[in-house]
Amino acid sequence: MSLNYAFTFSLFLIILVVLNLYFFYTLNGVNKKPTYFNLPKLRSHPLPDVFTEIFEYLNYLPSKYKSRNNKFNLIRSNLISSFNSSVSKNNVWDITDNWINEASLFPHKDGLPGQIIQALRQGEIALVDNAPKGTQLKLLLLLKDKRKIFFKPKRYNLDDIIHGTIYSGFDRHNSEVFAYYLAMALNFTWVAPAAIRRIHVERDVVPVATPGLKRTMLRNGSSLCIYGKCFYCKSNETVCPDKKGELEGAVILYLDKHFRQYKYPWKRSYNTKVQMEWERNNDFCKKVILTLSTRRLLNLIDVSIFDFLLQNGDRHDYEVYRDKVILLDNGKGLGNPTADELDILAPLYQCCMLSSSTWQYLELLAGGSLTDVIKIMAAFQGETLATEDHYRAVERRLLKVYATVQYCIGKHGSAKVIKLGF
Ligand SMILES: Nc1ncnc2c1ncn2[C@@H]1O[C@H](COP(=O)(O)OP(=O)(O)OP(=O)(O)O)[C@@H](O)[C@H]1O
Ligand SMILES: [Mn+2]
Repeated sequence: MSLNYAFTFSLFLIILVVLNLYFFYTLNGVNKKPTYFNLPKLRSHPLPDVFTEIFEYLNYLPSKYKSRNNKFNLIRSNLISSFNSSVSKNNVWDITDNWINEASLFPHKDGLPGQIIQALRQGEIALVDNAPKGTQLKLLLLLKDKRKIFFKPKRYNLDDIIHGTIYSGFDRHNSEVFAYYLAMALNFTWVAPAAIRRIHVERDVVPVATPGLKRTMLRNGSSLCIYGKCFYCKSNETVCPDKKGELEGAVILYLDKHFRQYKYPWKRSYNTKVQMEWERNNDFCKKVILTLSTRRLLNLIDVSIFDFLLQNGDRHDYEVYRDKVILLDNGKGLGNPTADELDILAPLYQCCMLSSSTWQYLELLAGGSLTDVIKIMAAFQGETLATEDHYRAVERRLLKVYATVQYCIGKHGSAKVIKLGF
């Protein structure tokens, strides 16, 4: 009996050892995963259910959102004629200065946008200084006619892809300019005109540079480079002129008016380990609604659509002038044409409301009309603002905006989602 017991016990021990060995073997195997076993990189947070639902709507999107709408033709020709002006009238800045209009922050019709762009690109520079506002390197140009302009220098080529978080990298100068045209095409007229401009460092900058700017310039071989003055400015992160001695950048009309700044409720934490409340709580909008007027909230939802199309995930503060949000600081868009970070649309899918005028307008832009008109408007300046991949990405994202609105309508009904009178 005791022999039998000893035998059973040793068998049990052997099985235990074998099991242990097997366990450790499989544990090791996890680390020795063969390289061909290529799992997609996991997101730091699981995909929210709302994304899955929106993708369902995307799969069954009505065909009208994939074809052009003839009603857009008139808007299209008005936009084209607004930008098709090769001459700049002398008084364009007078008109701009005295512009008081409920429909737009700056003149946006009758060829005036084209003339403003010409004046931004060609106006003679009287003074160049650092613009220490904000975290990114930018210059302040003062034109001979006293016009103030922000200059955000080119840091990347159009086909460079920014990896990392949605807010990674330097500002993209082309994103600022693309954003202006995108806003015009969307009829979001509370935006500052922006254009591509090349300035010759030795000829246009040095003779009129302030002493402060000169102190933030470094000679690198035969080039005179600038590192500027800003929160993130470092002397080893200069911008240098190209072979022609020119610096390319975005020139953005400076709004020399008093405006108020607010925190964007859906701002990010800028720390991948810290989640903001809006990222955890899909009912976040119920809280926001208590603090903002419907008009302001609808305005911010428009901004989120604009940001999503551009993939600007860096909206942290927003400026308000005459009670409307100004689309300023759009340089963090167009970083990666394969990315569609849907959470930029959180204001839309968490609040599930949209102004009826925005919705009507968005529906007109379907089927390629949006990027088609942006390309035409930009072509008047002979500038390419983005690669074809980026243009295609904007169209793909527009379908996702339609799907998100359909998701909201499916959940709450059109009457609750589409806000009439706004
Ligand atoms: N066109 C403009 N006219 C007047 N003020 C402007 C204009 N553009 C930006 N500003 C002001 O300057 C501030 C800094 O500009 P901007 O946000 O573009 O720079 P940034 O370096 O990207 O800053 P941040 O890192 O904070 O985003 C803005 O918050 C705004 O108050
Ligand atoms: Mn910024």
